[in-house]
Amino acid sequence: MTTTPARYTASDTELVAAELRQRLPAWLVSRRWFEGKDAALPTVEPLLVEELAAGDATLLLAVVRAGQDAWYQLLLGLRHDPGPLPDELADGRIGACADGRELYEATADPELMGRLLDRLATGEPADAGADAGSHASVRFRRTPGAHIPTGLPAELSTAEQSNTSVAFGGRMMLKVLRHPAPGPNPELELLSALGRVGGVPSAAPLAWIETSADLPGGATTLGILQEFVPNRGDGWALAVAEARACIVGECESVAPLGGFADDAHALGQATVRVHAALASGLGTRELGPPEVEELVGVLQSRLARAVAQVPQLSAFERKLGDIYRELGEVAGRGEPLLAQRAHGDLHLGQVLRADDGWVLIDFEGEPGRPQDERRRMQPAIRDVAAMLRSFDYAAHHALADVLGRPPGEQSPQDLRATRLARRASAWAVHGRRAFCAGYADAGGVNPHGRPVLLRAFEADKAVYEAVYEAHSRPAWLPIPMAAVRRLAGRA
Ligand SMILES: Nc1ncnc2c1ncn2[C@@H]1O[C@H](COP(=O)(O)OP(=O)(O)O)[C@@H](O)[C@H]1O
Ligand SMILES: O=P(O)(O)O[C@H]1O[C@H](CO)[C@@H](O[C@H]2O[C@H](CO)[C@@H](O)[C@H](O)[C@H]2O)[C@H](O)[C@H]1O
Repeated sequence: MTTTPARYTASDTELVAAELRQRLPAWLVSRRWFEGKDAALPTVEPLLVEELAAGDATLLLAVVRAGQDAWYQLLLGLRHDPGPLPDELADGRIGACADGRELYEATADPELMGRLLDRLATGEPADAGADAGSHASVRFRRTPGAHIPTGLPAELSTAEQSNTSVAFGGRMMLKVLRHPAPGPNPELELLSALGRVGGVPSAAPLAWIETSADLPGGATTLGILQEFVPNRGDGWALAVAEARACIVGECESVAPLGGFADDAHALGQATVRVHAALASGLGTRELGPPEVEELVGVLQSRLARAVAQVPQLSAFERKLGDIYRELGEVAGRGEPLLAQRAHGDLHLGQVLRADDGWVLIDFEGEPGRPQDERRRMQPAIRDVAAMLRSFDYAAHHALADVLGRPPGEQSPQDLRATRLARRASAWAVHGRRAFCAGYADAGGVNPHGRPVLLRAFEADKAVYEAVYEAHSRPAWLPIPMAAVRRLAGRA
């Protein structure tokens, strides 16, 4: 990323920029969404600071560069009233400014989030053209025809996530993108396309925040307001509970195989509806031999990068390479290989159980990949492979919970653990089959009819997961490593 001179728009913003330079390094590293926790404290350079609303408390938006090339977005509050911050804001406190006012992260401030909602509700319709409205650096855009009620209570989400979300009265959800990247945002692109096609199990995008004035690389999406999907929980929580019941032998249906099979089938159906809508809204392309070769090259280079980060993968590098080469050999035979825009990081945590079925969320793609890579057209079976991996994850997580120890290999001497591990595997196999059956029953290509593709994309996903776990949750690393071993064994 190139360096741009910082630009601020008023005197409060200059004060805040100076405070950010000084105070943000230590504060940033304490945030869940900060990515460089292992390195030394970063230097912080504000790239954009703009006031969005003034009053007793002021709301500002900032984008800062931390270290060499990582960007982070902050919504900031500046309180004029004296005294300590209320409890709910204290966790986001950045510090007292030179003039005594308190500077803090504002996503937990219902009052300021309410004012942000007002700005979203009065944004320019997206079809009014890029230069419509004010010449401020930060622009508010609305999906044409979207109704955005205001005055709803704002509540910071406590979900484990890579961004930060604020719910408004259980009707709308604003995702504040913590790592803004220049260029079209994949989630906004895909949700908008799905909204245009209509009748798809996804949340409609209502409005968004963007900037183009100060950051290199053109328009940059900073936040997305979407419909809130009332739900009974995400697929992960439901699947793990069902897997656990089967492992301990309390399955309501045929133990140890039942539990979640109907849900998995419905999930396959919801997934193919989303794939069909993305194909009709954003097109498909047949991959010719050079593109298939390029795809194999991408898989190989991802593997090489992953091995450099997770040395345990090196023992499987040759076999995994064979799996990718096999994809190159068979991809052109028989049915053509179609590429299209897809979810990109589909897993059980990305689906919500609404009253009328599953709804897919979080279309941003894999957070660990550059944005242009996430926006590529790719075989949709990649999402299927990712979801199949998730059944394996849910089973292993539930097994570890039942055994009361972190996921890992079972000793063959431990007969109880071995028996429970078999049940966990059987549950995962059953769920995976039901998901694929649902996908095929609703008009998708039967994933089991393309085993070589499925294996290659499952292997790629397991390798990605190994890197993700090594960095984020080392105790979970055995889950993807067991999959890598199993898949390599079949090469
Ligand atoms: N449209 C929505 N309606 C209701 N809840 C949602 C919606 N979108 C996200 N959520 C909730 O917020 C959590 C985080 O959202 P997600 O899009 O996965 O964020 P991130 O990209 O930061 O990981 C989800 O796990 C889900 O519980
Ligand atoms: O949800 P995110 O977009 O932040 O995705 C990242 O984190 C996920 C974990 O929260 C990670 O998913 C992996 O763990 C899940 C269980 O926690 C499991 O259901 C998935 O199958 C597994 O890939 C995801 O890979 C990562 O990109």
